[in-house]
Amino acid sequence: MLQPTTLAMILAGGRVDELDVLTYGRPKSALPFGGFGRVIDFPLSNLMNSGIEQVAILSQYRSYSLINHIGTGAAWDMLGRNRGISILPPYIGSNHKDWYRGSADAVYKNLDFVKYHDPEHILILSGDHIYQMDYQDMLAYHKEKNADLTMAFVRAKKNSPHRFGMGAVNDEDGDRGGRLTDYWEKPDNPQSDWVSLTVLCFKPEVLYTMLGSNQQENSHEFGRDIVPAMMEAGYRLYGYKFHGYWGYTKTVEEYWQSNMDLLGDNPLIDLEKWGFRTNMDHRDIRDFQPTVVGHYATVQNSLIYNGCRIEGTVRNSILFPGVEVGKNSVVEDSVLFFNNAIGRNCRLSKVVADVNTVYGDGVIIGAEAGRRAEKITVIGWNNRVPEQVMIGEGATICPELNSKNWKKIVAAGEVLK
Ligand SMILES: Nc1ncnc2c1ncn2[C@@H]1O[C@H](COP(=O)(O)OP(=O)(O)O[C@H]2O[C@H](CO)[C@@H](O)[C@H](O)[C@H]2O)[C@@H](O)[C@H]1O
Repeated sequence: MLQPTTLAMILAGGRVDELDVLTYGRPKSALPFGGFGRVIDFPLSNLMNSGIEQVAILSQYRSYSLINHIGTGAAWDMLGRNRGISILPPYIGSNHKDWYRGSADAVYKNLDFVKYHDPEHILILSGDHIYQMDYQDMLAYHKEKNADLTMAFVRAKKNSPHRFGMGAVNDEDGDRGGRLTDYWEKPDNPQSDWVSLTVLCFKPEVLYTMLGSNQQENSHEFGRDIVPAMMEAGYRLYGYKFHGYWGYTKTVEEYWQSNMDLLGDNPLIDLEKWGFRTNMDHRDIRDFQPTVVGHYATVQNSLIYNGCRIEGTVRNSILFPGVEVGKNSVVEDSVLFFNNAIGRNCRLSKVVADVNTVYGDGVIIGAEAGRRAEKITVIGWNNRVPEQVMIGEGATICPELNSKNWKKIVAAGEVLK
């Protein structure tokens, strides 16, 4: 038997319709972020920096890119005798006729794995959020309160409660947290502005009991089912108040904005200060040469990773490894994933483009010179945009797009399939 400790389980399975073509071939947790990493690197880095060394990742939707990215776990220092990352894909076992039927069912189906580790605490985390948190502080609060479940809450930014789980957290411990006196999953009219980050710390026995009794129900989600059932059964529930940055990134706008929050003189997301780590072995990023900035290039307020070649202008943008920007081309307010190759005399304004997109000379996307696009244009992976094409802002270009279907002008908001 292993030492009693904290076992973290990362929910990394979800596909998100609002993210459109960006989650076409990968779960949201594997979405590239910030010029070199992926969204799941945030909880993984938090775990590493919190000294939590036993981690399981519950995958579901198209997990190939996730598995590839995690590798051995060494990038987060999680390779060793008593530490490690296990990826737990869904399965149909002898006693189970379904794949994971929701976030709570994903944990339930792996209870044998959890019990083998015999943890003192079980930390359930979403793999989809951008934030930096010291989980040890939350665990200390959980222990101090002898809670059955402690959940992290952050103050709602905008008026969109119907998208979140909301909790009434009393002022027992001021800014630190308090008793969770009520909870509503995605309510129409919330009575509180504390939003659940899906960071949940359970007493193991209580979790086992709750997951077991939930099996009779026909819905199997932590927020919708487990937390309300615990409230009703009178368990000790606490809210831990989180006061830092939290990026939800469930829509293309939120995803783009969180990337933009890496820029500026005092960025809201400071990867260096946050102790952010990613896996560099994947895609041989380590072997890329330093970025080449040509004689006539201009680069302003941007993050540009290794292996890029800039001959034109790049401003307020994030370029992943291997991006090329040709002569007289302008890239602004954009996030370009690995190996985007932009020809000459192009203009990309507010574009999020997936890997390996190739643009012919004279392509204009978003807005012509003198204007900045307001709406984001999203391009799926492996596209080839032919020469001189104009794409109106807000369009979505799908991955299967065959080049012979290209029109010279793609209207704003139009979706090309
Ligand atoms: N079958 C499966 N296997 C593995 N992983 C799976 C899974 N199904 C979903 N997930 C993962 O579980 C997490 C929760 O995703 P959901 O889509 O269930 O909830 P949503 O994000 O809408 O709200 C949730 O997240 C918001 C923001 O944290 C909360 O406010 C709200 O209470 C909560 O329900 C995500 O990380 C997702 O990738």
